[in-house]
Amino acid sequence: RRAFIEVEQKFIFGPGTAEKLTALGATLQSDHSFRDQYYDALDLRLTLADHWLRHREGAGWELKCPPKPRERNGVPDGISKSPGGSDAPGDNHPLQPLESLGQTHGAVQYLEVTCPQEIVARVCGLLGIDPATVGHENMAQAVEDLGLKGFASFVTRRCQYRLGDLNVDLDQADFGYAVGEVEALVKRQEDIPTALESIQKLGNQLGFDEKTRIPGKMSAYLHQFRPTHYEALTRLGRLRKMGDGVHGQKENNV
Ligand SMILES: Cc1ncc(C[n+]2csc(CCOP(=O)(O)OP(=O)(O)OP(=O)(O)O)c2C)c(N)n1
Ligand SMILES: [Mg+2]
Repeated sequence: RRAFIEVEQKFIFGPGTAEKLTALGATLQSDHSFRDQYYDALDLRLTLADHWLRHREGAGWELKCPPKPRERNGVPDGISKSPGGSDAPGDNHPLQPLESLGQTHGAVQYLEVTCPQEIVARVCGLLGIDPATVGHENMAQAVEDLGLKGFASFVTRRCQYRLGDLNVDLDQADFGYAVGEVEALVKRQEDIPTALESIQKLGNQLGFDEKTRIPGKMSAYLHQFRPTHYEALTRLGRLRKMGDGVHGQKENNV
């Protein structure tokens, strides 16, 4: 299937969230648990480039990529430096880097790629490897051939609700972190503003505002089990920091 753009906003949920959702007309789609395993090179090249390669029990392989080119040594891609090293005003084509969207919204966007050939091609691009030299029929084999190692593995119990075009996931991770997310999957960039609007509207109805910036499970997991990896990613802004004024909640009844 073609890559989707996932637009999502995370939030803290509590005992009343499920009732609020049902009262708004949301329907419970599923209540099940699954294990996610995430992979990276030993030098963390994928996650440092904000690319997240995952195998999900019951769903298979997926690569989450930033939909816009990321900055390279502090200069957003597409902005060429004049020979003098300073940016000549004429050749600036300012891109809308993802982060500036993050300033007005707590929502983030990622490209979700599930086609094995495209996953291998993108990962090889980051590793400087010719994709033609790597098979993609068997992703587990390709991951091994590329020298990628698992760096995170955890089980999520997810209650998934559907409300119009939005999914609402209420997640409880097996390492004691709970986080909700309102998510829209869109095919085209031009559908993003509408998705953001409906996420913001539902957020207000659920009692959080669009500037809410809650860390995801991965932030909590790495903070707890992989502090060096966590430090490297938060320093680059690839992951939200734990503990800057957010909850340290332990359990949530959904
Ligand atoms: C708010 C925020 N979240 C994640 C990241 C980095 N990141 C991007 S993808 C990614 C991998 C995990 O994505 P996430 O949506 O947190 O997990 P999950 O909800 O289980 O996946 P889903 O079921 O939605 O497919 C990360 C850490 C970030 N920079 N900012
Ligand atoms: Mg998510």
